[in-house]
Amino acid sequence: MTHVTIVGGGPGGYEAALVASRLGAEVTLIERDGLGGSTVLTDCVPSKTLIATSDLLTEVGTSAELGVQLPKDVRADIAAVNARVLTLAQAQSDDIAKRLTTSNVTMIDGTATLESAGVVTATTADGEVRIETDAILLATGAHPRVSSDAQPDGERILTWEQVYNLQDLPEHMIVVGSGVTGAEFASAYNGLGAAVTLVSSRDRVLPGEDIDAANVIEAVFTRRGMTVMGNSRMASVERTGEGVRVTLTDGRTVDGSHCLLAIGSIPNTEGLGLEEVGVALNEHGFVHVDRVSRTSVRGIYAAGDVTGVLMLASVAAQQGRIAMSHLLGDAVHPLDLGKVASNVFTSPEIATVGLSQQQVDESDLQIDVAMLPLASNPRAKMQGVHDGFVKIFARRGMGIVVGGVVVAPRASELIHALSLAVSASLTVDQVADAFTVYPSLSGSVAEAARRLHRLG
Ligand SMILES: Cc1cc2nc3c(=O)[nH]c(=O)nc-3n(C[C@H](O)[C@H](O)[C@H](O)COP(=O)(O)OP(=O)(O)OC[C@H]3O[C@@H](n4cnc5c(N)ncnc54)[C@H](O)[C@@H]3O)c2cc1C
Ligand SMILES: NC(=O)c1ccc[n+]([C@@H]2O[C@H](COP(=O)([O-])OP(=O)(O)OC[C@H]3O[C@@H](n4cnc5c(N)ncnc54)[C@H](O)[C@@H]3O)[C@@H](O)[C@H]2O)c1
Repeated sequence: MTHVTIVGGGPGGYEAALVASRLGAEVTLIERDGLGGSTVLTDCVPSKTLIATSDLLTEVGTSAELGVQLPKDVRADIAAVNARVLTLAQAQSDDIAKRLTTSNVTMIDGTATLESAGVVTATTADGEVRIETDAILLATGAHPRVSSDAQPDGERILTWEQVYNLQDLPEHMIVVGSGVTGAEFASAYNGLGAAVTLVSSRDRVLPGEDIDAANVIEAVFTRRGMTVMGNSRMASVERTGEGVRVTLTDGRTVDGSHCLLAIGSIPNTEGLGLEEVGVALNEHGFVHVDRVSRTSVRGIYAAGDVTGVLMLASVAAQQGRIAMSHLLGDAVHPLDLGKVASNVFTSPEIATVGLSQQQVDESDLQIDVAMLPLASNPRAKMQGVHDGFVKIFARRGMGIVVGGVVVAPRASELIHALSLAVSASLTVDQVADAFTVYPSLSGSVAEAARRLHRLG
């Protein structure tokens, strides 16, 4: 029986453990902080739970338009919200532990180091455990990047892992970094009723996202009272008695009550023994892998954020599953990033799948694009939804759908039709021909597809 040792219990690690066990391997999983990893305990699950409350309050804010008068001081009890966030995260971690137990995975609560490609050591509360193994999967994730001039104190200068200890809503949250993490937290605290300043080093928010989508989000942020500072790079953050001061590289300062650092992630490679074993890192310090998750050392695989491939829970899980299928001789489909669906949980959300506008603009492919604002959608009007659009990219000729963007409330759900189209290489006509409910926001997905119909 093949023995595989998995380091890290996030989606990259635990999904791999479940697949490996199903394929007949003996599986040991070493995790130092808690099953579910950062995904469940500090990153994805907690932030989306916080955003659920923020979304509710944002919706309440539109009640007058729909004819409902609510008291002006409807607000969240942050201590209760954060307690709920942490309880839900722990419950999900416990569920994962149960699934792994049922699948006969041996779990070790400890910190792993590689001795060689065939030996892993786990340092636990009871001492060291030496594990001889046939293969290793590294799924150690990443941690928040901080700067020596902006040291988190867990009280007012915070990483995204620390915000759930707050007992009160920050009066004025300064979010540094306008990538997906920064934009989501800026949106969340704005929705919860805090004053928010978003410090963006680039000329626009969400530099990695569809430019039309980012423009909608920036316009909504500004309309809802957020201060968005473009071309503004944080140099330092310091405590000022009852608040914080962020100093920018051009000397300007911003004062607030709290500061959240969302300036990227660092892969968890330190102390793993990778250099000694010969596992190659890329120029950004991530573990180099191929499309079936192999590292430079035979028998050692890697999955998830530690590889820096596309830092999403879904991609981490897929890389982990692919690694185990490859190791254990099951059919392998190499990772295909061209079909990944993802979502930015701002209000409204931005969901994307397949080719992006930037890839379309830079490629030689002949692509037709249709973009339809939601404002003309009957359901959107009924629900008081004013912002958002549906965009579809299709190959000229056959009309095969190769990508799409939806900006809307719950875009994460609406994108599935386009994700299915991209995954199954459906044509715009097939998407347009499928019935949609009247009235519904998904009617705009079909209508955008219809606009790409060409006379045969
Ligand atoms: C704020 C935020 C929100 C996000 N929201 C989403 C989202 O909505 N959707 C989405 O798809 N993605 C989201 N992401 C990205 C997603 O969280 C990551 O892509 C995902 O966590 C990667 O999973 P992983 O298994 O690689 O690592 P992790 O989930 O980080 O797990 C790695 C685990 O390895 C453990 N570990 C590390 N070193 C060792 C060692 N030496 N020994 C033992 N254990 C070790 C760590 O303790 C950790 O538990 C978000 C990220 C952030 C920062
Ligand atoms: N909903 C989701 O799926 C979700 C949510 C959060 C994060 N993630 C993933 O995690 C990964 C990391 O995203 P992220 O937003 O944490 O990091 P990021 O690296 O994408 O963004 C960090 C931003 O901070 C800026 N920055 C760095 N130093 C700065 C400074 N001194 N002053 C001002 N700005 C500064 C950078 O220019 C960059 O735009 C992404 O791949 C993302 O997709 C996904």
